[in-house]
Amino acid sequence: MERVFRKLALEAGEKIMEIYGSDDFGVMSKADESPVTAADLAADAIISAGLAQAFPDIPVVTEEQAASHSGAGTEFIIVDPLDGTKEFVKRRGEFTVNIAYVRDGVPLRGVVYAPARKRMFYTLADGTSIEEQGPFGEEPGVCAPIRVSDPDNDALIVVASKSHRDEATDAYISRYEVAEAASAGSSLKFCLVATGEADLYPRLGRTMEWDTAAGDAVLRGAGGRVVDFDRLEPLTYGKPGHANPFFIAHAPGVELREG
Ligand SMILES: Nc1ncnc2c1ncn2[C@@H]1O[C@H](COP(=O)(O)O)[C@@H](OP(=O)(O)O)[C@H]1O
Ligand SMILES: [Mg+2]
Repeated sequence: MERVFRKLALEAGEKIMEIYGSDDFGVMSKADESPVTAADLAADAIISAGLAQAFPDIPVVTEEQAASHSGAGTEFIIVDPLDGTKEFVKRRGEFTVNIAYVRDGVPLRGVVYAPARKRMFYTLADGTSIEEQGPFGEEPGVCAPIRVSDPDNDALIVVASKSHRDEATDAYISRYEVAEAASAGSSLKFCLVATGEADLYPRLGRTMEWDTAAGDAVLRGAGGRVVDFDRLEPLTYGKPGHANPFFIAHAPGVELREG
């Protein structure tokens, strides 16, 4: 499965970068006022067609096709072809292609590819996660296992959203001893926790399952956790409407504070 996910993420990423490099990528607004571009739609078409061919029996839920958002059942693949569209539009480079496989509410497999950052992360069949080093050819290149940090709770590295930062998030972060507070766009934040570049990523804002499933899978495979903000239980997938609660992604060594 990871070979197909990897290949489709690379193909989608190539198309996205082609559009990223053009003068005008035609920003449109969706019903919820969030931006969508020709790159989102082109990447979605590549991934949807590839998944239908490789896994004809597994339903696919994708951000860009509202008809796919209901009735997926207990096993499905979930796609955000271009997460961090705002970053893409502002040409800030922090956007990702996301494909995840969910069974019984658990994101078991995932790929997160950040084409402008030339970084790619994915899970392997044995349940571990890796980062593959570029350049990304037909065959996987050099791959390194990734692992969450062993955090220093007196000097944490915290990462939060760049485009959806608010006072509640800042107030929550202020409950920790923070050595470094960074912001980043897209699901890359999960991967920064997965590699140990950050210890904690709190999200006190709306996200959908396609925004988080692949990053969540990669983080779990690196020994990390993604828990809902109120109960501190692992985030589950396949919820009605695919909307997530607020959550905290973290290395298990972080001593979580109350909200
Ligand atoms: N009000 C809202 N409703 C639904 N999703 C939202 C939202 N505000 C932000 N998001 C989600 O947060 C994602 C961006 O995350 P971040 O702020 O960490 O970069 C967006 O992904 P897209 O860019 O794919 O639309 C979007 O799905
Ligand atoms: Mg998204």
